[in-house]
Amino acid sequence: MRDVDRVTVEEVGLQLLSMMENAGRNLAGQVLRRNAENVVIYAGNGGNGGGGLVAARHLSNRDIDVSVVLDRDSSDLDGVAATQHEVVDAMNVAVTRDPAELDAFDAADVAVDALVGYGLSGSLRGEAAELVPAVESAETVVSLDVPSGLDASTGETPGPAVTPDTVVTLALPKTGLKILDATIVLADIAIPPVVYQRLDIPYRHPFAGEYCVELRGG
Ligand SMILES: NC(=O)C1=CN([C@@H]2O[C@H](COP(=O)(O)OP(=O)(O)OC[C@H]3O[C@@H](n4cnc5c(N)ncnc54)[C@H](O)[C@@H]3O)[C@@H](O)[C@H]2O)[C@@H](O)CC1
Ligand SMILES: [K+]
Repeated sequence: MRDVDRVTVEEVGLQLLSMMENAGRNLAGQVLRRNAENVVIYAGNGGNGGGGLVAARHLSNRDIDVSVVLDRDSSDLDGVAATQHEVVDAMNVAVTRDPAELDAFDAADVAVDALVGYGLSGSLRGEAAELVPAVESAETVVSLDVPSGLDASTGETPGPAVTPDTVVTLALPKTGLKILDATIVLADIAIPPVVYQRLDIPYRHPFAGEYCVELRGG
């Protein structure tokens, strides 16, 4: 997946922010399907957190009561996560580090887990690890790409990890998801077939007339 992302950006010229927009919009679409009224997005400082923040924007645009919990101070975000945070902040979406501060916390019917994706290194640590119980306290937990704390390749959880009801995984299903009981939804982030050809990955798109397809029920 890292190679797919690299070839898409460096050789084909599709920007990371475009793929992230597709990721976050598809994620928001999956949340909207659950008729959620009150959503808390847990976001970290990488591509995964950036996708979560895009979803926060789309949900807020649809009048969903959405709040964001970050695993660090917003001034410590950088790159794409900082860019996406700037937008939701300008929209007056509530952003905090402490879920207990949120009026909406107890009422959250969906928690979106966008703390860490395939960039996990070692055991989930620090504030991201401490937020796992808060994420899991929501009625429904939707993880972006892979559950935070789970190794995307092996499925191993060397430390704390989120146990989601649904995973919205991007472009290709990650091998580590095989061990989960969760519903797995594959979302199209608009990677062109030429990328898979260049990497010798046999690929035929599975999306038919949709942008998301359920690969496996929970
Ligand atoms: N790279 C791409 O082209 C795209 C990536 N996307 C998303 O971005 C993710 C990959 O992005 P990144 O490579 O930035 O990585 P991630 O966002 O998966 O992870 C990096 C973040 O996790 C933290 N982290 C890593 N190990 C940790 C640990 N053990 N404990 C606590 N925090 C830890 C890092 O400090 C950093 O904040 C994918 O899973 C996917 O969700 C999508 O947004 C769209 C396109
Ligand atoms: K995640």
